[in-house]
Amino acid sequence: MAPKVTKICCIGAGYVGGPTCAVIAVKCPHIKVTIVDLNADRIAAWNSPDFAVPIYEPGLVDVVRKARGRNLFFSTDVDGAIEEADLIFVSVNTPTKKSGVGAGSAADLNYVELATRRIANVANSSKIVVEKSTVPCRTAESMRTILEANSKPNCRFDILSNPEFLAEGTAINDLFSPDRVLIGSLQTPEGKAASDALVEVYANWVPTKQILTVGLWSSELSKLAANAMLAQRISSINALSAICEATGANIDEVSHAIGYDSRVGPKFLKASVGFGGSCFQKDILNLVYLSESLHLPEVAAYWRQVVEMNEYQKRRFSKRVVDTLFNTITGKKIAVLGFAFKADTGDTRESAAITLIKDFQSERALVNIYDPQVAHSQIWADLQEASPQASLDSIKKQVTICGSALEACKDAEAVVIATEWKEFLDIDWEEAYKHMNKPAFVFDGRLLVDADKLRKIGFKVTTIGRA
Ligand SMILES: NC(=O)c1ccc[n+]([C@@H]2O[C@H](COP(=O)([O-])OP(=O)(O)OC[C@H]3O[C@@H](n4cnc5c(N)ncnc54)[C@H](O)[C@@H]3O)[C@@H](O)[C@H]2O)c1
Ligand SMILES: O=c1ccn([C@@H]2O[C@H](COP(=O)(O)OP(=O)(O)O[C@H]3O[C@H](CO)[C@@H](O)[C@H](O)[C@H]3O)[C@@H](O)[C@H]2O)c(=O)[nH]1
Repeated sequence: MAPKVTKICCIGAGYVGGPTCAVIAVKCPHIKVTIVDLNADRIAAWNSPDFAVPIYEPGLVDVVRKARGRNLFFSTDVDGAIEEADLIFVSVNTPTKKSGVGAGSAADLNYVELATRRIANVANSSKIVVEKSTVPCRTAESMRTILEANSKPNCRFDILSNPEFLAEGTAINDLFSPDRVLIGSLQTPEGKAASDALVEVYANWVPTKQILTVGLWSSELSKLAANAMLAQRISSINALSAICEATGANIDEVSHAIGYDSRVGPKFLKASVGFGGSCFQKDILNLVYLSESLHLPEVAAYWRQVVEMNEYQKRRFSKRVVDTLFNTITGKKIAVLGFAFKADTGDTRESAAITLIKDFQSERALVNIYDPQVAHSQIWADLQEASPQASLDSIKKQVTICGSALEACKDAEAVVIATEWKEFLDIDWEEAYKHMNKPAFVFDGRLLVDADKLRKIGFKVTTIGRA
């Protein structure tokens, strides 16, 4: 029989742990959910009296408001929450390794291992441990070995894989109405009983036909594969955008025509300045590393090309800006609109804007940045990380963060749209044009603005995927 889940602990109060477990708390008022993190500032923000939660995500505050203090708690008491829980989500970060074996492609599993060891050391009763983080195939086996080697007598641990598919910016809707929930378990009676217990939690709001139960390794691999295939679509359409620019075909028309085939479908075919975010590149590189470790070099090369095409797309875009501005942007002011990796998030991890700005800096341009959500401190931290050899003072001589799009455009030679924020559609472009140096250029990296309308004002407009 499936054990009954009454208390959940989530280790990691980040972009995934926070929203995912807040939604579980709202949908399962009979379950006590405690989200813990070692980062005291993050927990303080989740607990702030005015609901100034640490991540920007539409609809998230309403969810937290409904359940916080009722059956949803945020705490730094990791041990206490582990001890009382019957099910524990491990939702910690799994970034790409920066040094050592597999540097640059393998996942850094240090945080997962530390969380697993903590569970083993603290637990005095049996637990279901759920991998929520995105991990390489067969990580559950390492977790089981660690747990079993360190557990107290009479404690058994069942490990499940339950990868998360939410996308930032639409996380709450994705969690309320997921396309599917994936649960992987060992195909033993105990493994299946643990899986049933988690199915019962999700069944409080997700139709059971959308809850897929599979083997552990399939579940772990499906998460990497899903991201790789989504990113592959973007790299494919971006590769085609280069052909469009050289031939006079229009990438929007091409995507529309391709996506009309029901076998292909219309989503994720929007050409852009390149995909960003904390997941796509990391998870594909993880798949590349896995393929190499399995002595499958052709498979590894196939997936690596998706990331290489993305790098090419970003480089190509920066070069087009320089080429169009008469082969030099030295001393010229460029307004970069958008710094987040996509609209409706304040997350900047792997944002294409960072690469573009670094390229503009190395051409000795002056850069004005405006983003409606990203904290200024985050922008400075990202630019500093992108150019570790430069001091923050020297970066600040070249870069200014502005309070509005119009302010960023003032005295600029060119506007670069790096993120598809809706508010950029409502910019008073006549006003922007008035205060820019002439000729005034717009580079639309997101196929966002009406190029013809801007041309009528006087702008010279360059759009991804158009000649
Ligand atoms: N961001 C997304 O949209 C998304 C979507 C699906 C899956 N994922 C995956 O989910 C995982 C988490 O991603 P994220 O974006 O939420 O990361 P994040 O960096 O926002 O959050 C992770 C949190 O875990 C905390 N942490 C690390 N080790 C800990 C420990 N031992 N004890 C307690 N807390 C600890 C960190 O302090 C941090 O706050 C990653 O594996 C990621 O690939 C992310
Ligand atoms: O047609 C498209 C769609 C997206 N993008 C870009 O691709 C990146 C990623 O976008 P998106 O997938 O919407 O956001 P993420 O939050 O990174 O979500 C992805 O990564 C998550 C973490 O693993 C998964 O859970 C999600 O299912 C998966 O969509 C962003 O830079 C987008 O601007 C495009 O350029 N063109």
